[in-house]
Amino acid sequence: MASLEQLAAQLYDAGAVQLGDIEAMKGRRTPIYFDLRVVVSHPSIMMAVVLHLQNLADEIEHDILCGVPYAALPFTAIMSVNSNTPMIMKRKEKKLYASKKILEGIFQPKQKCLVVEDVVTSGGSLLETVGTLRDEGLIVTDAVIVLDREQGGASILKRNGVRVHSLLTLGKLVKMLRDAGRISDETVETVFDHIKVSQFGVGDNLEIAE
Ligand SMILES: O=C(O)c1cc(=O)[nH]c(=O)n1[C@@H]1O[C@H](COP(=O)(O)O)[C@@H](O)[C@H]1O
Repeated sequence: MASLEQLAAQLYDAGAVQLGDIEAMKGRRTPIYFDLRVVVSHPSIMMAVVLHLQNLADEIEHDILCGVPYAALPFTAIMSVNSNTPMIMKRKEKKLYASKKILEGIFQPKQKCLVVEDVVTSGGSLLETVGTLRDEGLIVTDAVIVLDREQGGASILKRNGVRVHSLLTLGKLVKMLRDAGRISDETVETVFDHIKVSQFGVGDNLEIAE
């Protein structure tokens, strides 16, 4: 299996790391954007990401998997098949006809559901999925993710009862890319400055209603 350092360089070479003044979700600006959607075009990188996520998942007790739509869905599907663990899928919007479901797949209340996500910035996307899963009676205490951008999302999730287990943090990723000769010291510094000044926390209203 590729080491995390090798995987970081492979992701960079596949175009998963964009540098510049980039618009992220909700109009946020960032000097670095990690786009895991490109991985569907690189099966060997896909498999490496999945094997690393699976290593994290193996340490966490769970009955069922759920990926946050859409980027995490291919990873979750492969983890499900590899580990023979059923998965469910959350729809972005509730189906308005036939079953009218928000979750696709079979599950039972009180089953332990492990959430899979690509990137956590504020934690908002992951929290939304956790809220839906809990509303449907599932128990959610942990999430495995590829990248924690270290902007406060993991603490917000912890406050909402979700432990985040990440393959990479943004700080580690940029250092690995610098050591692999992909990015400059200056870019590493810019990213660290960005992390410092772009924190989410109390006041950002990222809580699940009781
Ligand atoms: O918009 C982002 O902050 C973001 C940054 C990044 O480097 N990569 C990335 O994929 N994102 C998107 O932001 C989401 C996570 O942001 P939060 O919901 O704030 O945690 C991810 O699911 C992506 O849609």
